[in-house]
Amino acid sequence: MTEKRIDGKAFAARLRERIGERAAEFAAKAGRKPGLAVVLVGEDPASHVYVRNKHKATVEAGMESFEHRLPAETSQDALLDLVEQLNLDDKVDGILVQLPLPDHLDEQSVIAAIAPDKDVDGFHVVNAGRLATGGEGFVPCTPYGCIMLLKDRLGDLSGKDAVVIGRSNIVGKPMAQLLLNENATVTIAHSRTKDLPEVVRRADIVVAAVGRAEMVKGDWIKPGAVVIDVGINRIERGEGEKARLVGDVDYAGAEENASAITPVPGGVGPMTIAVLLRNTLVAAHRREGLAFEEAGL
Ligand SMILES: Nc1nc(=O)c2c([nH]1)NC[C@@H]1CN(c3ccc(C(=O)N[C@@H](CCC(=O)O)C(=O)O)cc3)C=[N+]21
Repeated sequence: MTEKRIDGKAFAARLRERIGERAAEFAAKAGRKPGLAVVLVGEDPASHVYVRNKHKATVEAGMESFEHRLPAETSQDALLDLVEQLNLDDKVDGILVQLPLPDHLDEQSVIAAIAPDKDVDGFHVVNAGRLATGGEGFVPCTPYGCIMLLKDRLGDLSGKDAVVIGRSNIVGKPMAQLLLNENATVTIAHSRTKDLPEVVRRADIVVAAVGRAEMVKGDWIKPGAVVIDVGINRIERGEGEKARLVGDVDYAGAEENASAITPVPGGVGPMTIAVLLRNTLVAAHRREGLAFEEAGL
């Protein structure tokens, strides 16, 4: 029998390896490596950890990583100037501006300044619109990674009852779009949803993306459902001790009922980075006018 625990870390490692092979093929044809630029403003420790992990994964996959670390007091104009410079740089296929930005910066206008064909996060309105209307764009990394894990376990998702808890632009909404594209019957639940436990109990697929530690309880899960936990909540421990990471789902409780469930850490998080590399590879092919073979990735 397959294990209940969905090993996102191992799945992502295999995916990154295949991406690495494709990146080498790209480099042989194009005479350059795919390039990803990551912009980090300020000193948020968690953001620094993510950016370091992204850099390492990018280089390991045979891609060029351009890191731009800017001080917390960077002005809106200076950040927009950097984005424009990256838009014009032919070696840069993908641009990621790490969120959240410091309070004095306007995230929406920074995202709007990224060229849509380099927006490997899939956050630009043009890419959100393409996802909603069926065009060729970039899909946000976390939801796409969740779809890959779901299809790996369930195969065809058509006709499945899916409940997405959370309606953010970066996870909940694109997650719902992707599930709809897979012909699932999709409910988006949120803080105003009436009787959330009852709504979740109907679901064959539960995607939790609310950012509240262990909010989804084990007895909300229908027997046999597949549970995808997008939450990464830091529970601080004592002085000098590392924070503990927990998801939005009570793992121990949910595992009893679920047929499959992602852990935190080691579930969705590593998939996000692997899909970022995938999107960068796609961007590189499109920008060079080379065909990208979807099969096998
Ligand atoms: N423009 C932008 N794009 C993003 O994709 C983006 C962002 N901003 N801001 C922050 C969030 C968060 N995010 C994660 C990526 C990997 C892990 C990951 O690999 N997590 C490990 C644990 C890492 C740890 O120990 O902290 C795991 O879940 O196993 C987590 C979170 C990307 N984000």
